[in-house]
Amino acid sequence: MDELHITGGNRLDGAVPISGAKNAALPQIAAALLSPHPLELTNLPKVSDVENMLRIISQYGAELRQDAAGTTIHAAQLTPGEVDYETVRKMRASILVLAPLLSRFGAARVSLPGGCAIGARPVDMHLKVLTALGTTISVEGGYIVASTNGGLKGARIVLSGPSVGATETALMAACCAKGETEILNAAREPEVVDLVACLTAMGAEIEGAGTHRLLVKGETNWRPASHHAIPDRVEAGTYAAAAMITGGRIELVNARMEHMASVLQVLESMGATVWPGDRGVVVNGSERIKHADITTEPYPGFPTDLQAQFMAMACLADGASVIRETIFENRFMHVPELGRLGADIALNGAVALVRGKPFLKGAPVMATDLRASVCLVLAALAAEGETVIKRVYHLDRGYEQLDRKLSQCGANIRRVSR
Ligand SMILES: CC(=O)N[C@H]1[C@@H](OP(=O)(O)OP(=O)(O)OC[C@H]2O[C@@H](n3ccc(=O)[nH]c3=O)[C@H](O)[C@@H]2O)O[C@H](CO)[C@@H](O)[C@@H]1O
Ligand SMILES: C=C(OP(=O)(O)O)C(=O)O
Repeated sequence: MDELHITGGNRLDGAVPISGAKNAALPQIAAALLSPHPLELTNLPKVSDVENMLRIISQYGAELRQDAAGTTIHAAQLTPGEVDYETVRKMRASILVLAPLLSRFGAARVSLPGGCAIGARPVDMHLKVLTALGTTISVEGGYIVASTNGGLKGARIVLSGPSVGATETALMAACCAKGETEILNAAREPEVVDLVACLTAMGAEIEGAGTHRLLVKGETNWRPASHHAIPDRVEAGTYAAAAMITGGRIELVNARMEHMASVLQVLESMGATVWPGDRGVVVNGSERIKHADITTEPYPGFPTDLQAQFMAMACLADGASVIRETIFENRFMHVPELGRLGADIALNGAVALVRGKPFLKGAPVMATDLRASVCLVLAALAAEGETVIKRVYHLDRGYEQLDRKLSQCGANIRRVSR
Protein backbone atom coordinates (compact mmCIF):
# COMPACT_ATOMS: atom_id res chain seq x y z
CA MET A 1 0.00 0.00 0.00
CA ASP A 2 1.40 3.41 -0.98
CA GLU A 3 2.25 6.16 1.51
CA LEU A 4 3.02 9.83 0.99
CA HIS A 5 6.02 11.32 2.79
CA ILE A 6 5.81 15.10 2.93
CA THR A 7 8.26 17.54 4.48
CA GLY A 8 6.52 20.85 4.98
CA GLY A 9 7.69 24.41 4.76
CA ASN A 10 8.23 24.96 1.03
CA ARG A 11 6.42 27.87 -0.58
CA LEU A 12 4.65 26.52 -3.69
CA ASP A 13 5.08 28.39 -6.94
CA GLY A 14 4.08 27.23 -10.39
CA ALA A 15 1.36 26.17 -12.78
CA VAL A 16 -0.89 23.15 -12.25
CA PRO A 17 -2.91 21.66 -15.11
CA ILE A 18 -6.41 21.02 -13.74
CA SER A 19 -7.78 17.69 -14.99
CA GLY A 20 -11.30 16.94 -16.16
CA ALA A 21 -13.83 16.68 -13.33
CA LYS A 22 -14.22 13.21 -11.83
CA ASN A 23 -17.80 14.02 -10.83
CA ALA A 24 -18.63 15.09 -14.39
CA ALA A 25 -16.85 12.12 -15.97
CA LEU A 26 -18.57 9.39 -13.90
CA PRO A 27 -22.20 10.13 -14.93
CA GLN A 28 -21.09 10.69 -18.53
CA ILE A 29 -19.51 7.23 -18.66
CA ALA A 30 -22.75 5.79 -17.26
CA ALA A 31 -24.74 7.78 -19.84
CA ALA A 32 -22.82 6.09 -22.65
CA LEU A 33 -24.86 2.96 -21.83
CA LEU A 34 -28.07 4.75 -22.87
CA SER A 35 -27.26 4.90 -26.56
CA PRO A 36 -26.41 2.23 -29.13
CA HIS A 37 -24.14 4.77 -30.86
CA PRO A 38 -20.53 5.62 -29.95
CA LEU A 39 -19.84 8.36 -27.41
CA GLU A 40 -16.37 9.89 -27.42
CA LEU A 41 -15.44 11.40 -24.06
CA THR A 42 -12.43 13.68 -23.87
CA ASN A 43 -10.75 15.23 -20.83
CA LEU A 44 -11.52 12.23 -18.58
CA PRO A 45 -9.21 12.44 -15.55
CA LYS A 46 -6.77 9.55 -15.04
CA VAL A 47 -8.06 8.56 -11.61
CA SER A 48 -9.06 5.18 -10.23
CA ASP A 49 -12.81 6.02 -9.99
CA VAL A 50 -12.89 6.64 -13.74
CA GLU A 51 -11.00 3.39 -14.41
CA ASN A 52 -13.51 1.54 -12.22
CA MET A 53 -16.51 3.07 -13.94
CA LEU A 54 -15.08 2.13 -17.35
CA ARG A 55 -14.52 -1.42 -16.04
CA ILE A 56 -18.14 -1.62 -14.86
CA ILE A 57 -19.64 -0.58 -18.18
CA SER A 58 -17.34 -2.91 -20.10
CA GLN A 59 -18.69 -5.78 -17.97
CA TYR A 60 -22.03 -5.17 -19.73
CA GLY A 61 -20.44 -5.47 -23.14
CA ALA A 62 -19.75 -1.78 -23.87
CA GLU A 63 -16.70 -1.59 -26.13
CA LEU A 64 -13.97 0.84 -25.13
CA ARG A 65 -11.38 2.41 -27.38
CA GLN A 66 -8.78 4.63 -25.77
CA ASP A 67 -6.40 6.82 -27.77
CA ALA A 68 -4.59 10.13 -27.36
CA ALA A 69 -7.79 12.08 -28.13
CA GLY A 70 -10.01 10.40 -25.56
CA THR A 71 -12.11 7.36 -24.75
CA THR A 72 -14.80 6.14 -27.11
CA ILE A 73 -17.53 4.00 -25.59
CA HIS A 74 -19.76 2.00 -27.87
CA ALA A 75 -22.67 0.29 -26.15
CA ALA A 76 -24.18 -1.17 -29.32
CA GLN A 77 -24.97 -4.52 -27.78
CA LEU A 78 -25.18 -5.05 -24.09
CA THR A 79 -25.46 -8.16 -21.99
CA PRO A 80 -27.51 -8.06 -18.78
CA GLY A 81 -25.89 -8.61 -15.40
CA GLU A 82 -25.88 -7.28 -11.86
CA VAL A 83 -23.73 -4.62 -10.21
CA ASP A 84 -22.44 -6.32 -7.07
CA TYR A 85 -21.97 -5.05 -3.53
CA GLU A 86 -18.15 -4.90 -3.66
CA THR A 87 -18.29 -2.61 -6.70
CA VAL A 88 -20.93 -0.22 -5.36
CA ARG A 89 -19.38 -0.18 -1.88
CA LYS A 90 -16.02 0.94 -3.29
CA MET A 91 -17.50 3.55 -5.60
CA ARG A 92 -20.96 4.87 -4.82
CA ALA A 93 -21.26 6.59 -8.18
CA SER A 94 -21.73 3.11 -9.69
CA ILE A 95 -25.42 3.51 -8.70
CA LEU A 96 -25.58 5.80 -11.76
CA VAL A 97 -25.67 2.80 -14.10
CA LEU A 98 -29.07 1.79 -12.67
CA ALA A 99 -31.15 4.13 -14.89
CA PRO A 100 -29.26 3.34 -18.14
CA LEU A 101 -29.46 -0.43 -17.51
CA LEU A 102 -33.14 -0.16 -16.78
CA SER A 103 -33.76 1.78 -19.96
CA ARG A 104 -31.82 -0.69 -22.09
CA PHE A 105 -33.08 -3.96 -20.56
CA GLY A 106 -36.35 -2.99 -18.87
CA ALA A 107 -34.89 -4.54 -15.71
CA ALA A 108 -31.78 -4.14 -13.54
CA ARG A 109 -30.24 -5.51 -10.35
CA VAL A 110 -27.81 -3.23 -8.53
CA SER A 111 -26.49 -3.61 -4.99
CA LEU A 112 -27.50 -1.06 -2.36
CA PRO A 113 -24.31 0.80 -1.43
CA GLY A 114 -24.64 0.82 2.37
CA GLY A 115 -23.13 3.61 4.48
CA CYS A 116 -19.72 5.15 3.93
CA ALA A 117 -17.13 7.20 5.79
CA ILE A 118 -18.79 10.57 5.19
CA GLY A 119 -22.38 9.58 6.01
CA ALA A 120 -25.25 7.17 5.47
CA ARG A 121 -25.79 8.40 1.91
CA PRO A 122 -29.09 6.62 1.19
CA VAL A 123 -30.27 6.20 -2.42
CA ASP A 124 -33.99 6.59 -1.66
CA MET A 125 -34.29 9.63 -3.93
CA HIS A 126 -32.85 7.70 -6.91
CA LEU A 127 -35.45 4.99 -6.28
CA LYS A 128 -38.33 7.46 -5.91
CA VAL A 129 -37.38 9.08 -9.21
CA LEU A 130 -37.41 5.75 -11.01
CA THR A 131 -40.68 4.75 -9.35
CA ALA A 132 -42.26 8.02 -10.52
CA LEU A 133 -41.17 7.15 -14.05
CA GLY A 134 -42.99 3.83 -13.93
CA THR A 135 -40.46 1.43 -12.42
CA THR A 136 -41.38 -1.28 -9.94
CA ILE A 137 -38.66 -1.54 -7.31
CA SER A 138 -38.03 -3.96 -4.48
CA VAL A 139 -35.03 -4.57 -2.28
CA GLU A 140 -34.02 -8.22 -2.10
CA GLY A 141 -30.97 -9.50 -0.25
CA GLY A 142 -29.35 -6.06 -0.27
CA TYR A 143 -30.00 -5.58 -3.99
CA ILE A 144 -32.23 -3.06 -5.77
CA VAL A 145 -34.35 -5.13 -8.13
CA ALA A 146 -36.01 -2.85 -10.67
CA SER A 147 -38.21 -3.46 -13.69
CA THR A 148 -40.45 -1.48 -15.97
CA ASN A 149 -43.68 -2.78 -17.35
CA GLY A 150 -43.69 -1.64 -20.97
CA GLY A 151 -40.91 0.95 -20.53
CA LEU A 152 -40.34 4.18 -18.62
CA LYS A 153 -43.04 6.85 -18.74
CA GLY A 154 -42.52 10.62 -18.42
CA ALA A 155 -43.76 12.24 -15.20
CA ARG A 156 -43.53 15.27 -12.92
CA ILE A 157 -40.81 14.60 -10.35
CA VAL A 158 -40.37 16.72 -7.25
CA LEU A 159 -37.06 15.92 -5.55
CA SER A 160 -37.14 16.31 -1.77
CA GLY A 161 -33.71 17.99 -1.99
CA PRO A 162 -31.38 19.01 -4.83
CA SER A 163 -29.42 15.72 -4.89
CA VAL A 164 -26.74 15.66 -7.58
CA GLY A 165 -26.92 11.90 -8.13
CA ALA A 166 -30.74 11.69 -8.05
CA THR A 167 -30.96 14.55 -10.58
CA GLU A 168 -28.53 12.65 -12.83
CA THR A 169 -30.54 9.43 -12.47
CA ALA A 170 -33.74 11.35 -13.30
CA LEU A 171 -32.17 12.97 -16.37
CA MET A 172 -30.88 9.71 -17.80
CA ALA A 173 -34.11 7.81 -17.19
CA ALA A 174 -36.27 10.67 -18.51
CA CYS A 175 -34.33 10.73 -21.78
CA CYS A 176 -35.62 7.20 -22.47
CA ALA A 177 -39.15 7.66 -21.12
CA LYS A 178 -42.25 7.94 -23.25
CA GLY A 179 -43.45 11.55 -22.98
CA GLU A 180 -42.13 14.63 -21.21
CA THR A 181 -40.60 14.72 -17.72
CA GLU A 182 -40.39 17.75 -15.46
CA ILE A 183 -37.78 17.58 -12.68
CA LEU A 184 -38.33 20.10 -9.89
CA ASN A 185 -35.85 20.98 -7.13
CA ALA A 186 -33.10 19.70 -9.44
CA ALA A 187 -29.42 20.12 -8.53
CA ARG A 188 -27.67 23.02 -10.27
CA GLU A 189 -24.06 21.81 -9.96
CA PRO A 190 -21.81 22.41 -13.02
CA GLU A 191 -21.40 18.61 -13.26
CA VAL A 192 -25.18 18.26 -13.75
CA VAL A 193 -25.09 21.00 -16.39
CA ASP A 194 -22.22 19.13 -18.07
CA LEU A 195 -24.24 15.89 -18.08
CA VAL A 196 -27.05 17.80 -19.80
CA ALA A 197 -24.53 19.05 -22.39
CA CYS A 198 -23.29 15.50 -22.95
CA LEU A 199 -26.83 14.06 -23.24
CA THR A 200 -27.78 16.89 -25.61
CA ALA A 201 -24.80 16.07 -27.84
CA MET A 202 -26.05 12.46 -27.81
CA GLY A 203 -29.46 13.61 -29.09
CA ALA A 204 -31.48 14.44 -25.94
CA GLU A 205 -33.73 17.49 -25.71
CA ILE A 206 -33.44 19.07 -22.26
CA GLU A 207 -34.30 22.58 -21.05
CA GLY A 208 -33.38 24.39 -17.86
CA ALA A 209 -29.81 23.19 -17.17
CA GLY A 210 -28.35 25.13 -14.24
CA THR A 211 -31.81 25.86 -12.79
CA HIS A 212 -34.01 23.97 -10.32
CA ARG A 213 -36.47 23.02 -13.11
CA LEU A 214 -35.43 20.63 -15.84
CA LEU A 215 -37.67 19.64 -18.73
CA VAL A 216 -36.80 16.47 -20.65
CA LYS A 217 -38.60 15.63 -23.91
CA GLY A 218 -38.12 11.84 -23.74
CA GLU A 219 -37.83 9.07 -26.37
CA THR A 220 -34.43 10.38 -27.43
CA ASN A 221 -33.31 9.75 -30.95
CA TRP A 222 -29.72 8.80 -30.09
CA ARG A 223 -26.81 9.70 -32.36
CA PRO A 224 -23.00 9.38 -32.27
CA ALA A 225 -21.50 12.14 -30.13
CA SER A 226 -18.38 13.63 -28.63
CA HIS A 227 -18.15 15.53 -25.37
CA HIS A 228 -15.34 17.29 -23.47
CA ALA A 229 -15.72 17.16 -19.65
CA ILE A 230 -15.48 20.39 -17.65
CA PRO A 231 -12.38 21.05 -15.51
CA ASP A 232 -12.48 19.80 -11.94
CA ARG A 233 -13.50 22.73 -9.71
CA VAL A 234 -12.72 20.67 -6.59
CA GLU A 235 -9.21 19.84 -7.78
CA ALA A 236 -8.74 23.53 -8.66
CA GLY A 237 -9.97 24.58 -5.21
CA THR A 238 -7.56 22.12 -3.63
CA TYR A 239 -4.53 23.61 -5.41
CA ALA A 240 -5.79 27.10 -4.58
CA ALA A 241 -5.70 26.00 -0.93
CA ALA A 242 -2.17 24.63 -1.48
CA ALA A 243 -1.03 28.05 -2.72
CA MET A 244 -2.69 29.74 0.22
CA ILE A 245 -1.48 27.41 3.00
CA THR A 246 2.15 27.71 1.83
CA GLY A 247 1.97 31.47 1.16
CA GLY A 248 2.75 30.67 -2.49
CA ARG A 249 1.32 31.33 -5.93
CA ILE A 250 -0.28 28.78 -8.25
CA GLU A 251 -1.78 29.22 -11.70
CA LEU A 252 -4.73 26.84 -12.01
CA VAL A 253 -4.47 26.09 -15.71
CA ASN A 254 -7.91 25.32 -17.33
CA ALA A 255 -9.84 26.24 -14.15
CA ARG A 256 -13.07 28.15 -14.67
CA MET A 257 -13.64 31.12 -12.41
CA GLU A 258 -17.42 31.00 -12.98
CA HIS A 259 -17.61 27.52 -11.38
CA MET A 260 -15.69 28.67 -8.30
CA ALA A 261 -17.35 31.92 -7.24
CA SER A 262 -18.17 30.97 -3.64
CA VAL A 263 -14.82 29.22 -3.17
CA LEU A 264 -12.82 32.16 -4.47
CA GLN A 265 -14.86 34.55 -2.34
CA VAL A 266 -13.93 32.63 0.83
CA LEU A 267 -10.33 32.35 -0.33
CA GLU A 268 -10.14 36.13 -0.79
CA SER A 269 -11.74 36.69 2.62
CA MET A 270 -8.89 34.56 4.04
CA GLY A 271 -6.31 36.86 2.44
CA ALA A 272 -5.64 35.41 -1.03
CA THR A 273 -5.46 37.50 -4.17
CA VAL A 274 -7.21 35.89 -7.11
CA TRP A 275 -7.32 36.97 -10.73
CA PRO A 276 -8.15 35.50 -14.14
CA GLY A 277 -5.00 34.43 -15.98
CA ASP A 278 -4.49 33.75 -19.70
CA ARG A 279 -4.83 30.03 -19.10
CA GLY A 280 -7.17 29.82 -16.09
CA VAL A 281 -7.14 31.32 -12.61
CA VAL A 282 -4.18 32.59 -10.59
CA VAL A 283 -4.16 32.37 -6.78
CA ASN A 284 -1.62 34.24 -4.71
CA GLY A 285 -1.45 33.37 -1.02
CA SER A 286 -0.68 35.90 1.69
CA GLU A 287 1.80 36.00 4.56
CA ARG A 288 -1.01 35.45 7.04
CA ILE A 289 -4.22 33.46 6.72
CA LYS A 290 -7.35 35.17 8.09
CA HIS A 291 -10.01 33.17 9.92
CA ALA A 292 -13.19 32.25 8.03
CA ASP A 293 -16.87 31.46 8.48
CA ILE A 294 -17.82 28.66 6.09
CA THR A 295 -21.10 26.80 5.55
CA THR A 296 -21.29 24.05 2.96
CA GLU A 297 -24.31 24.27 0.66
CA PRO A 298 -25.55 22.94 -2.66
CA TYR A 299 -24.15 24.85 -5.68
CA PRO A 300 -23.64 27.79 -6.03
CA GLY A 301 -22.86 27.67 -2.30
CA PHE A 302 -19.55 26.52 -0.83
CA PRO A 303 -18.99 22.84 -1.83
CA THR A 304 -18.78 20.11 0.78
CA ASP A 305 -16.01 18.56 -1.34
CA LEU A 306 -13.74 21.49 -0.32
CA GLN A 307 -14.69 21.69 3.36
CA ALA A 308 -11.78 19.56 4.59
CA GLN A 309 -9.19 21.43 2.49
CA PHE A 310 -10.38 24.80 3.84
CA MET A 311 -10.31 23.43 7.37
CA ALA A 312 -6.60 22.67 6.89
CA MET A 313 -6.08 26.38 6.11
CA ALA A 314 -8.20 27.47 9.07
CA CYS A 315 -5.89 25.46 11.37
CA LEU A 316 -3.15 28.01 10.61
CA ALA A 317 -5.32 31.14 10.52
CA ASP A 318 -5.26 34.21 12.73
CA GLY A 319 -8.15 33.65 15.14
CA ALA A 320 -11.00 31.16 15.24
CA SER A 321 -12.97 29.89 12.24
CA VAL A 322 -16.41 28.33 12.21
CA ILE A 323 -17.09 25.58 9.66
CA ARG A 324 -20.59 24.11 9.27
CA GLU A 325 -21.12 20.93 7.26
CA THR A 326 -24.72 20.76 6.07
CA ILE A 327 -24.55 18.14 3.28
CA PHE A 328 -23.08 15.02 4.89
CA GLU A 329 -23.56 14.12 8.55
CA ASN A 330 -20.13 12.59 9.15
CA ARG A 331 -17.73 14.57 7.02
CA PHE A 332 -15.28 15.46 9.78
CA MET A 333 -13.11 12.32 9.70
CA HIS A 334 -10.07 14.53 9.10
CA VAL A 335 -10.51 16.34 12.44
CA PRO A 336 -8.74 13.78 14.69
CA GLU A 337 -5.97 13.36 12.10
CA LEU A 338 -5.44 17.16 11.92
CA GLY A 339 -5.29 17.00 15.72
CA ARG A 340 -2.29 14.65 15.39
CA LEU A 341 -0.51 17.51 13.57
CA GLY A 342 -1.30 19.84 16.48
CA ALA A 343 -4.51 21.49 15.20
CA ASP A 344 -7.00 22.83 17.74
CA ILE A 345 -10.51 21.85 16.56
CA ALA A 346 -13.64 21.45 18.68
CA LEU A 347 -16.54 19.58 17.12
CA ASN A 348 -20.14 20.14 18.09
CA GLY A 349 -22.41 18.12 15.82
CA ALA A 350 -22.22 19.60 12.34
CA VAL A 351 -20.12 22.59 13.45
CA ALA A 352 -16.36 22.73 13.84
CA LEU A 353 -14.68 25.52 15.77
CA VAL A 354 -11.12 25.76 14.49
CA ARG A 355 -8.75 27.86 16.59
CA GLY A 356 -5.84 28.88 14.38
CA LYS A 357 -2.30 28.08 15.56
CA PRO A 358 0.98 29.64 14.47
CA PHE A 359 2.32 26.25 13.30
CA LEU A 360 1.54 22.53 12.85
CA LYS A 361 4.03 19.70 13.34
CA GLY A 362 4.47 16.65 11.09
CA ALA A 363 3.22 13.25 12.32
CA PRO A 364 2.08 9.89 10.92
CA VAL A 365 -1.59 10.16 9.89
CA MET A 366 -4.21 8.03 8.18
CA ALA A 367 -6.30 8.93 5.13
CA THR A 368 -9.98 8.06 5.64
CA ASP A 369 -11.70 9.32 2.49
CA LEU A 370 -10.85 11.28 -0.62
CA ARG A 371 -11.11 14.87 0.59
CA ALA A 372 -10.04 14.10 4.16
CA SER A 373 -6.83 12.66 2.69
CA VAL A 374 -6.03 15.68 0.59
CA CYS A 375 -6.69 17.96 3.57
CA LEU A 376 -3.91 16.08 5.38
CA VAL A 377 -1.62 16.61 2.38
CA LEU A 378 -2.29 20.36 2.56
CA ALA A 379 -1.69 20.52 6.30
CA ALA A 380 1.53 18.52 5.84
CA LEU A 381 2.78 20.98 3.19
CA ALA A 382 2.65 23.72 5.81
CA ALA A 383 3.71 21.67 8.86
CA GLU A 384 7.19 21.61 10.38
CA GLY A 385 9.05 18.35 9.70
CA GLU A 386 7.83 15.16 8.06
CA THR A 387 4.27 13.82 7.79
CA VAL A 388 3.61 10.28 6.58
CA ILE A 389 0.13 9.70 5.15
CA LYS A 390 -1.06 6.11 4.89
CA ARG A 391 -3.90 4.68 2.76
CA VAL A 392 -3.16 6.92 -0.18
CA TYR A 393 -5.50 4.87 -2.41
CA HIS A 394 -8.31 7.17 -1.24
CA LEU A 395 -6.48 10.08 -2.92
CA ASP A 396 -5.98 8.16 -6.14
CA ARG A 397 -9.78 7.90 -6.49
CA GLY A 398 -10.02 11.55 -7.44
CA TYR A 399 -6.63 13.27 -7.86
CA GLU A 400 -4.60 12.69 -11.01
CA GLN A 401 -0.86 12.68 -10.25
CA LEU A 402 -1.23 14.72 -7.08
CA ASP A 403 2.35 14.12 -5.91
CA ARG A 404 3.78 15.06 -9.34
CA LYS A 405 1.65 18.22 -9.68
CA LEU A 406 2.67 19.36 -6.19
CA SER A 407 6.37 18.57 -6.56
CA GLN A 408 6.46 20.52 -9.82
CA CYS A 409 5.45 23.56 -7.76
CA GLY A 410 8.27 22.91 -5.28
CA ALA A 411 6.66 20.65 -2.68
CA ASN A 412 8.83 18.11 -0.90
CA ILE A 413 6.59 15.08 -1.43
CA ARG A 414 7.46 11.43 -2.09
CA ARG A 415 5.28 8.40 -2.77
CA VAL A 416 6.61 5.29 -1.09
CA SER A 417 5.27 1.82 -1.98
CA ARG A 418 5.22 -0.59 0.97
C1 LIG B 1 -19.87 11.25 -7.90
C2 LIG B 1 -20.37 12.56 -7.41
O1 LIG B 1 -20.83 13.39 -8.19
N1 LIG B 1 -20.26 12.80 -6.11
C3 LIG B 1 -20.69 14.06 -5.57
C4 LIG B 1 -22.20 14.05 -5.40
O2 LIG B 1 -22.52 12.95 -4.56
P1 LIG B 1 -24.03 12.48 -4.43
O3 LIG B 1 -24.69 12.59 -5.75
O4 LIG B 1 -23.99 11.16 -3.75
O5 LIG B 1 -24.59 13.58 -3.44
P2 LIG B 1 -26.09 14.11 -3.31
O6 LIG B 1 -26.17 15.49 -3.86
O7 LIG B 1 -26.99 13.08 -3.85
O8 LIG B 1 -26.25 14.16 -1.72
C5 LIG B 1 -26.72 15.30 -1.05
C6 LIG B 1 -27.44 14.87 0.21
O9 LIG B 1 -28.62 14.17 -0.15
C7 LIG B 1 -28.69 12.94 0.54
N2 LIG B 1 -29.35 11.95 -0.34
C8 LIG B 1 -28.93 11.78 -1.61
C9 LIG B 1 -29.54 10.86 -2.43
C10 LIG B 1 -30.62 10.11 -1.93
O10 LIG B 1 -31.21 9.26 -2.61
N3 LIG B 1 -31.03 10.33 -0.64
C11 LIG B 1 -30.42 11.24 0.17
O11 LIG B 1 -30.81 11.40 1.33
C12 LIG B 1 -27.20 12.58 0.78
O12 LIG B 1 -27.06 11.63 1.83
C13 LIG B 1 -26.65 13.93 1.12
O13 LIG B 1 -26.89 14.23 2.45
O14 LIG B 1 -22.62 15.29 -4.84
C14 LIG B 1 -22.10 15.54 -3.52
C15 LIG B 1 -22.70 16.85 -3.01
O15 LIG B 1 -22.26 17.91 -3.78
C16 LIG B 1 -20.57 15.57 -3.58
O16 LIG B 1 -20.05 15.68 -2.28
C17 LIG B 1 -20.01 14.30 -4.23
O17 LIG B 1 -18.63 14.46 -4.47
C1 LIG C 1 -17.62 12.37 -2.04
C2 LIG C 1 -16.98 12.36 -3.21
O1 LIG C 1 -17.14 11.42 -4.17
P1 LIG C 1 -18.20 10.22 -4.24
O2 LIG C 1 -19.55 10.82 -4.30
O3 LIG C 1 -17.83 9.51 -5.52
O4 LIG C 1 -17.97 9.38 -3.01
C3 LIG C 1 -16.02 13.42 -3.57
O5 LIG C 1 -15.68 13.52 -4.77
O6 LIG C 1 -15.58 14.16 -2.68
